[in-house]
Amino acid sequence: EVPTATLPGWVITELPTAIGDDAAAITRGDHDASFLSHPGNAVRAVPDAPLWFRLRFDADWTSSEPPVLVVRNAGYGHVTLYAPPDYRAQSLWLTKPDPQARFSRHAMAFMLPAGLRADQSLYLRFDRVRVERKPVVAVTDMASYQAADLRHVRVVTLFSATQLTMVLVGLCLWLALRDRVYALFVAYSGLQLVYLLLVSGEFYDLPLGVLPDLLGQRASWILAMLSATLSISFILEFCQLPRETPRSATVLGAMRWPYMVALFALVVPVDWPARDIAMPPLANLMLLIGALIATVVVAYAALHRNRAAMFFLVAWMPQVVFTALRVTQLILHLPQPTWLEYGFPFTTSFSSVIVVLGLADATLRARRERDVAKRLAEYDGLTGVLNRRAISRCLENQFAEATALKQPLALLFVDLDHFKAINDRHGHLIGDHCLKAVADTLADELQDGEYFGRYGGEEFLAVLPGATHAEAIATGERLRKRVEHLSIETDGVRLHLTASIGVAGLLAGADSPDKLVERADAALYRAKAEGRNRVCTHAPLAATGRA
Ligand SMILES: Nc1nc2c(ncn2[C@@H]2O[C@H](COP(=O)(O)OP(=O)(O)OP(=O)(O)O)[C@@H](O)[C@H]2O)c(=O)[nH]1
Repeated sequence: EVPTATLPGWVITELPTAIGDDAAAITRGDHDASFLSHPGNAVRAVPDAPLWFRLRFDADWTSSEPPVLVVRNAGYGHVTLYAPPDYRAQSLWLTKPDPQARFSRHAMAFMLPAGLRADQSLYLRFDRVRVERKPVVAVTDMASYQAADLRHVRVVTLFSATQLTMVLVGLCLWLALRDRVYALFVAYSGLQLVYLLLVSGEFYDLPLGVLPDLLGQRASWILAMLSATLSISFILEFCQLPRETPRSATVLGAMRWPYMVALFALVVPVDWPARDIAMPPLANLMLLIGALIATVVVAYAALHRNRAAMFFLVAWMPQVVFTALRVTQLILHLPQPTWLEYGFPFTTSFSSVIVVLGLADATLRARRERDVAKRLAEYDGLTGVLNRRAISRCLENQFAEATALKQPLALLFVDLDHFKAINDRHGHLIGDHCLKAVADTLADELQDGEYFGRYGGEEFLAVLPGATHAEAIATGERLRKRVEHLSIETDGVRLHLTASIGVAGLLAGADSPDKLVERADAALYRAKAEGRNRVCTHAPLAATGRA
């Protein structure tokens, strides 16, 4: 707030509109007698009718700091000051680019001459000042004004920078992940940022500052409607409402229509004075209703354990509360306290931070689900070793590499002996336990770079890249012995198993992974036929000694 406490008193008087608008005559003092006393320092404003005020101090200005005349809440109004000694017109707009700006856009501030005397008048002409805004005129000294202005700039910078950071984070996530939900976040939060800068006035001094000026006061309403429409699309997508709570999603989705109708009414290039008067309260009311519906819908989804909805609720609640307070203040034409003024940028940037956290949380969950799905797709649910598809793919890859590099490759086909008897005697659960124990043991016995998987039932494959015939047989023997010496204790029963193993290696000429499996299977058949609990190689291979 602009400090006024230590200043001399001053009197503001208003010129009846009937006197006219002749600036030269008024500032010469011709109509000084017609100025009527004015209660308080709030300016009565009528759209499109210029109003004249006269200001006088009740004592000379003695401070070495020059006085500053501050006009706040003039919105899109245009204020012109005529001050001594020359009564030259000095105009200020908050909502137009100002290349000579000396202060922030927090208020219109005019520097007055340092030695202003009590008998000198100041004249102020207000143009297009909106009634419900209640512009406030104050006088302060330069040092106090600059200190207050700097505080304001710090606050606006902090909130805008936070919002900008969140928009950039969203943009990076969108570029990396290409998910529509990030694009919607960037769109609505980016528009909120522009809106923040527009209502604080700072946007007008940015490179594109002339653009909103072309649309006048409609610019901020267009932004608000567009951002509200996109934020509903974002909520629907982020909380996955159409899937989780379809009926309330339809209700919330329908709220976008009135916003779009309002948007259309705002952008049609027709001069329609009623629109400028009707739009602020109407748009405020629509935004409030939309915010309340969104809150109810998201709260309902959160009650149904929708995690994204919980995040959004936390992000959204402070903003809804402040929007409600701000709209109430505007509708009741109350003055705006400082905490309410900064409540909007604070809750907006707070909301963006929480939503970005929610987006990160959703990304993390999606990654975990993908990892679980990948595990389920590649690993056998019972034994935890590679499943048939994964070990077959692994064999294909190793086969292609070995063929290309002309290196050996061996395959072991492992099958437990008389496993049916274990199941029949001890039951399927104990059978399962045995399968897991054997798979753990064999996978543990193999070395890095060797692959082990369950081919089906009680059959396993081991892929041994680079293994020669002798090495493959030695590995097969090791595996066979590990199974033979394995003592599985379950439910008080101690079980011993054996395994038969078939060994096959690459053959020169036309070969394939399937043929390799076939040969390993044939070798396994031999091992079974020759009495089980043994390692056999495929016949031609045994003869040539290759693997
Ligand atoms: N517990 C359990 N048993 C399984 C599973 N998959 C296959 N089996 C059983 O494994 C047994 C395989 O039996 P067979 O193919 O007749 O062979 P075997 O009894 O091991 O005899 P040989 O292989 O000739 O030594 C069947 O009883 C299947 O029900 C499984 O996931 N869990």
